[in-house]
Amino acid sequence: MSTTATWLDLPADSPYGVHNLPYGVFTAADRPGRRRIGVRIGDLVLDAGAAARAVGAPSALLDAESLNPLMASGRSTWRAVRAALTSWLTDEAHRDTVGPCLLPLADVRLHLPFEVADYVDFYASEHHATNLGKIFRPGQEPLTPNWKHLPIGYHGRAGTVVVSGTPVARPHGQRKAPAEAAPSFGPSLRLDIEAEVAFVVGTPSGLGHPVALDGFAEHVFGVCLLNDWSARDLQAWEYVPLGPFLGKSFATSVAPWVVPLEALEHARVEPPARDVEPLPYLDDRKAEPWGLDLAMEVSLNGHPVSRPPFAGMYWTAAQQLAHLTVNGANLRTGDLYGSGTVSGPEPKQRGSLIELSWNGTRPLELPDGTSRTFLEDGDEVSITATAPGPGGLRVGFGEVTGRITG
Ligand SMILES: O=C(O)/C=C/C(=O)CC(=O)CC(=O)O
Ligand SMILES: [Ca+2]
Ligand SMILES: [Mg+2]
Repeated sequence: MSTTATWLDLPADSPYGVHNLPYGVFTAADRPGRRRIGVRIGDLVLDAGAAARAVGAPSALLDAESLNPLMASGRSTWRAVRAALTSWLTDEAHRDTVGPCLLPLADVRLHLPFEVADYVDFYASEHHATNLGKIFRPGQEPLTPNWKHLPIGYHGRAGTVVVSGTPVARPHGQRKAPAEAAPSFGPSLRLDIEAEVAFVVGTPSGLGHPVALDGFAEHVFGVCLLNDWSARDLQAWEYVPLGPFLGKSFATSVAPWVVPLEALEHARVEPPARDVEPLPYLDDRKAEPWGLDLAMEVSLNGHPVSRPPFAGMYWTAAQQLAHLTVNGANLRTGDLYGSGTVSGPEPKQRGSLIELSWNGTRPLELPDGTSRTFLEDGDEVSITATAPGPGGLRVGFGEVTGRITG
């Protein structure tokens, strides 16, 4: 089967062709109270449950109000459902039955596509970790001694994960600059972003049963973009010794589209060379490579400010999952884990404003004549990405946006 042939009138180079088929959840005016599973194709959304019923296929997993039942169904079902969707959108015989199940993307409202179980955030870019080490811990070795031995992470707040487009209220909290005698309370004055890629767990695992490196594709359903909003002034005062807490837990935004892992076969690359030999449970030198070549772009008020390259991340998502479960912690459907801020080696590849403005000392000049160190009320941040697909096509990830309200 050709990877591009569809009876739909799509641009040949669409990043949302049948090679992608990301999943989301939407409502539309005809049934505003009913959330439905949607599959993006070009600038249309396929009402997947309606399409299944129209062709007489089993529809229970696609008729749900979130992706969780489909995500829980396991890899062989994910493959079968994806194959069915592909045939509905490519086989001319389905045009008349499936065609009426397509809605313009502009006419639907997109929602958080799955119920988030646990949320974990890692710290896997060596460039980001080195930059933050220099900024937060001047005079010390930027990378902590454990950094190249284990993927560092922290447990975040699942209940404040919101879908793209949700306004982000500036958090209030305690902050104390080193030169100040006592903490003060008020709105964060150093509100920041973190451009990340996130992994969505489908298949659960049992308590006491670690998931090895080669279990990654059995358990991870798909990938979405994530912005880990961060209040740097709250964070700097609170984080010793237990790590990020209120400085990051007020909101984490995710894109409305979950790209199936199966759509990313052409994006897989060898991870960068590691200079420290990992312990066996993290040693992926003989395993299937799970580096992913996503090209990300961060825009502030419509102006591109950074292009972080995901392929250079030191720790892969497979290593992160192995580490997350090596102590026997089980996985639940809907577990979400962020890669950590994606920063490349070049200044214009940094995934946070604290790096781009070097802790506020070098303001970014925007083409609209304004400049920024950290976010101002009314600012809108958007993160997009594409990855290599089959036949020179790109796989699109949609976007994760958010506007700061005071
Ligand atoms: O180095 C620190 O103390 C803090 C680092 C971060 O804030 C980054 C974080 O949340 C993990 C990441 O996104 O890479
Ligand atoms: Ca983060
Ligand atoms: Mg966050």
